[in-house]
Amino acid sequence: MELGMLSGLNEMQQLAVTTTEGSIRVIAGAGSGKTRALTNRYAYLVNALGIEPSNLLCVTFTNKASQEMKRRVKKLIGGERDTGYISTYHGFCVRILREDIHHLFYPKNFLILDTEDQKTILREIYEELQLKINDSKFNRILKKIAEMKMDTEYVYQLMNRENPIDPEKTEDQDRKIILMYLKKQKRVYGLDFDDLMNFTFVLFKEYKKVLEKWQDHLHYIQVDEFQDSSSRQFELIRLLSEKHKNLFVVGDPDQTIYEWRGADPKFIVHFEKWYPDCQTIFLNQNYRSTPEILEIGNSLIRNNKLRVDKDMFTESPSGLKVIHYHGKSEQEEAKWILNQIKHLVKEKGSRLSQIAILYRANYLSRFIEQELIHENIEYAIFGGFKFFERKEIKDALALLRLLAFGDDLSFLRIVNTPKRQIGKKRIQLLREWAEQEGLTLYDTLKKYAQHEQFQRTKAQEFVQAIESLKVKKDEVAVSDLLQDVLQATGYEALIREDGDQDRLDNVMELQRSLVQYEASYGEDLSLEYYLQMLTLYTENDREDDKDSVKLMTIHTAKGLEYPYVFLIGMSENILPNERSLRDRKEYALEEERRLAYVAITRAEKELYLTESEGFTGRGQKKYPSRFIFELDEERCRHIGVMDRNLEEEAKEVIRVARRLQTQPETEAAHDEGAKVHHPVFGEGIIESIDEKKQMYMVHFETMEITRPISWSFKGLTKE
Ligand SMILES: Nc1ncnc2c1ncn2[C@@H]1O[C@H](COP(=O)(O)OP(=O)(O)OP(=O)(O)O)[C@@H](O)[C@H]1O
Ligand SMILES: [Mg+2]
Repeated sequence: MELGMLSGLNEMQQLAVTTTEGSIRVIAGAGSGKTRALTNRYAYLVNALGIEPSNLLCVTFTNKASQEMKRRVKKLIGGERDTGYISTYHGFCVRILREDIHHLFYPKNFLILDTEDQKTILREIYEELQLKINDSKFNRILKKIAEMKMDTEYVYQLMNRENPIDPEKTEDQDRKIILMYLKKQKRVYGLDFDDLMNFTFVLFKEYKKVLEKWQDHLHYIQVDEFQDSSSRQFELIRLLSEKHKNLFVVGDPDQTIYEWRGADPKFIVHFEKWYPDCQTIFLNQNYRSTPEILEIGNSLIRNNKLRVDKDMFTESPSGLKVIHYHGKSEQEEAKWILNQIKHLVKEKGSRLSQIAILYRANYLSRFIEQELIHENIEYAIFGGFKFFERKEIKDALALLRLLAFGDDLSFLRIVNTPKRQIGKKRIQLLREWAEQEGLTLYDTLKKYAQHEQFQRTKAQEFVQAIESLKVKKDEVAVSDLLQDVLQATGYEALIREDGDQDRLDNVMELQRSLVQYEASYGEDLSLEYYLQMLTLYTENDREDDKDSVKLMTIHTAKGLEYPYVFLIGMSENILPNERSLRDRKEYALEEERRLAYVAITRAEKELYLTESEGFTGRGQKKYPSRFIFELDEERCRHIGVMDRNLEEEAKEVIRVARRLQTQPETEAAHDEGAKVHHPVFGEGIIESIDEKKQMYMVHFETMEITRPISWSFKGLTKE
């Protein structure tokens, strides 16, 4: 039996699979079989060691990755086993909180808030304060809220019953909005993505017994894509693995692409700091790509200084050279790609789904999409296609959420769709009554549906429809419930009447995906759990089973592989992006190079790098990316005419940029706490020093401001 899990693995992978006790780290390049080893190790623990899947936590980076892993694991251990602990960090926090959040005085059916929900709450607050509503303000406040949530202090505030949050106490408007937000959030028992982590931490910190229970429970922990774990995520894993100390992590420091969101490769690179007894396993055979693609990737990533070189080899047969295409315009670039795709399909028998088009940022898909539409070629966008953000999908889910949680957010979303004569005035009335009686809006409506104020409305019908479904919500499948609620509330009739086929199709698609989800979930899926998991889904994770070309950003492509890959928009200021160049900081550029490396290493058989002349969205003239010039010339074929001048110009632009970038790092001339003088701001004190950005934070006393001042600014002198 053991052989089943070990066949198809090389010796080092087998070692990784069979070394089950203690802390183990696997460091290896792209396509070397890390994820495969991790998956098989899971099966080995279950089949050969008899470990229960519920004692085995396996953390993946995206929901998509966890679904894929579940599918593979099930093949190895049998379809009936529960694989619920193969999950993302956030997904696992939901598991924990569902079981134990009552300690924090929250119900287990808490609501998970996505960005849309957060904005709905803000909109309400702005209305109450009679402030003008605009999206950029929302984003600024949301950023502030996220900053506050870097710390867990606010969780204690939320839980404090004696001294509840009181927005009235503050004069500062932003602060007031934030406190109102927290209050409203609490009122619907809503947790956003940051809260999921924070609540889990507070739970563990305050209730040692709960922590011990989970530590006890998790005999083995495995983490994929470990190079992109943030310090909080690592902290969580460390806490959970403290008792049994069986921790297995795999990653590739060269593929760290989330530093901007707090990922820190030091946890894998210096793993032994935290786990002095750890074993390290290196995998050095690449199974994914042709030697040409592998070498192109290596030649690029070698330009990064902050890395350890890996010695990778492949036994795959030699393939085509990697192609660099240069077009005279974006249209030409798109046309060429389309021709290539048609060629792959016609001449090489490739299926569309074997082809991926990758790019640095979402907006870059547009020019290629136009051409795909023009040529009538099926395509799907991972990431940009925001299925779950569409109005009708949000409405349908709000109906389900109302059944499950009865929360105000969902209620407000659908109470008057279709029209039930419950407009602003009546909502205001409901709000007042709800406040007085300490009820939710829905419960208030239920209580007063017969009240004269609601006589000429359809309140009664609405409440009846919801109540009749609430009774059976635990008995019927969620997919059936969806159908019932859409009919009973007249929502389906509404979109049918509108004759909007797209919206109808979307709702049907939701229904279909639910049926699929139920089938793959195995046991009975509860409505509450489905809704909680769903909010965790990013748009990136939508399954797509049509035969279509896949378009996605490089970030989304992490961990995936495709026989044919096009990396488009390979221009300076796009990849590397403008900010990394403007920052003039080597580490920012290196993250861009790692992104290009991740993109390149997705390819199995053929790789195309394309770019074209013209201007970027910001009006800069486009030049081929410096990364093109860093590739191994022997493995590369250039197509398209780049006139000599352009090439020279490009090289000059890059030379200048590079000179700026490689200026020797300056040292901080002043220490923290030093008194300094600024020609404009006057006297100040250095509050802190940011080594990475090479900046001081200086507080200027007379002007009562704090400003970041660059180390290289010569005007800042000692007092
Ligand atoms: N020992 C092996 N023999 C044959 N094929 C293998 C072997 N190990 C892995 N593979 C195949 O090689 C490909 C790459 O494997 P995998 O996705 O596990 O790599 P990875 O190291 O996780 O890559 P990435 O860093 O991009 O996530 C997959 O198609 C996998 O099935
Ligand atoms: Mg992988």
